[in-house]
Parts: sequence; C-alpha cells; structure tokens
Amino acid sequence: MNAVTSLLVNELFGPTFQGEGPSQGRRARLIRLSGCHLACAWCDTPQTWDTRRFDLSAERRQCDVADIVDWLTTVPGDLVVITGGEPLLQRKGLEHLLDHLRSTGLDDEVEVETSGTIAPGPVLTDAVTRFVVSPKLAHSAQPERKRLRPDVLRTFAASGKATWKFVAQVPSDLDEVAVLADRHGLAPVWIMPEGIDGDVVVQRLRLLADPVLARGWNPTSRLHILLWGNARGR
Ligand SMILES: Nc1nc2[nH]cc(C(=O)O)c2c(=O)[nH]1
Ligand code: SF4
Ligand SMILES: [Mg+2]
Repeated sequence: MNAVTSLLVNELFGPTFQGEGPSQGRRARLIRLSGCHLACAWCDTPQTWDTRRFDLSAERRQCDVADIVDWLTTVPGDLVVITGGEPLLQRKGLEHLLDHLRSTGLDDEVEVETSGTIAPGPVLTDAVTRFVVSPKLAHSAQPERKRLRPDVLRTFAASGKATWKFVAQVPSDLDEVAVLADRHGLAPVWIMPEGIDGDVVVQRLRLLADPVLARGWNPTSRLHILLWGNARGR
C-alpha cells in the first residue's frame, strides 16, 4: 500500500488564535487544505475550490508532510487546527501527517474542521483530538443530499470526538439546527454567526446569543474576523 506523504495546501499560518468554536481564543497554528466538494453560497474560503473566481494553481501547493511537521516545530503553540476547504478529501494524507507528528514527539492537540459529509475512518478518528463538524443549513444553497449525509453524521456522533458548529445567520436558523441535533443526536452544539465583516458578526451574534443560551447551546464569535477582518493568513 502506498502511503500518501503529501497534502494539497492552500495556506499554513500561525501563531494565531483559533477564531471559532470550542477552542476559540487558543493560540494555534492553522493548516488550510485545498479542495472542497461543496460550494456554499457564503463560503469564506472560496480560494480553496472556486475555479471561477480564483486561479487554483496559484492558490495551492503540494507539501510534503515532513515539511509541514518541520514548520509546526518552528511555531510555538500546543494546538494544530486543520481546516479548509474540506480536509477529509485528503484523509490518507492527513493520517500520514498525524502519524508523522506523533512520531516526531509532538503531542499537540489536533482539531480537524469538516462539513461532516465524508466519514473520517477509524485511523484518523483515533489520531485526532477532536473533530469540529459543521453541517451546512439550507442557506448554504447546497442540495440537501450533498450537505447532509445522515450515515456520516451518525459516524461522527458515535466517534465521541465530535463537537458541532453550525453557521447561522438569523435566530430562525436555530430551528433547523434543533431538528438536525435531535434527529442525529448531535451534541455539544456551538452556534457561529455567518459573516466576514466584524460588524456583521457582532450584530448577528447579538441576535443569536439569547436564543442559543435558551436552547442549552454555546455561542462562538469569529475572533479572527473581529481582530483582523477577512485578512488572509490570520
Ligand atoms: N484564526 C483563524 N481561526 C480560524 N478557525 C477556522 C478558520 C477557518 O477559516 O476555517 C480560521 C481562520 O481563518 N483563522
Ligand atoms: S464546506 Fe466549507 S469550504 Fe466548502 S464551500 Fe462550504 S463553507 Fe466553503
Ligand atoms: Mg472554516
């Protein structure tokens, strides 16, 4: 069996703060992988997949896993965030990255952000600290059969390593989240406002916060957007 020893990368950056979700505010290094099989209407990282708006050959490069681990060792922190795009499109390469990371002696927490539409498999599940799974709602304008894969959601829920981060625009989106959470047993739930402008993020979060609390969920802002706007590599 050939090991996949490289990953198609959009950007490597850090130190920064994990801007979103259960680890918000923690110092982190981010690995943004290229490629996504969805095309969400409000996607904040279209440079990873949208060939109509971006020259992907300039936006991505094939990086040896060994070089990525070398880079990680040069940047301080104890959290590695793997995001995209959709990282699980490169599951084999990710397995190799995690294996190499551990064998190099790095005991960092590793958080993988995913849309929850591709099953992670047992090897990767064992190797990561947590998955931050972000199933897409109707406002993503993706067909339901593409954005919601019940079998995959159940696999993540059963892994014991999933936290769920839903992107919401308005409080009525929370009804859609509640249906999914009940139907598939998704917990714990984090709600994040959609937006790539700090004022929009804050306005939406203000409207969402009380309904989120009332439902027993957790709010998250987008710290990197509040701090630096939609700058690349922050
Ligand atoms: N600081 C920082 N944290 C992040 N967490 C998730 C990000 C993303 O773009 O998916 C992101 C990002 O782009 N920047
Ligand atoms: S799943 Fe994520 S990366 Fe893919 S199109 Fe949707 S928001 Fe963008
Ligand atoms: Mg993201």
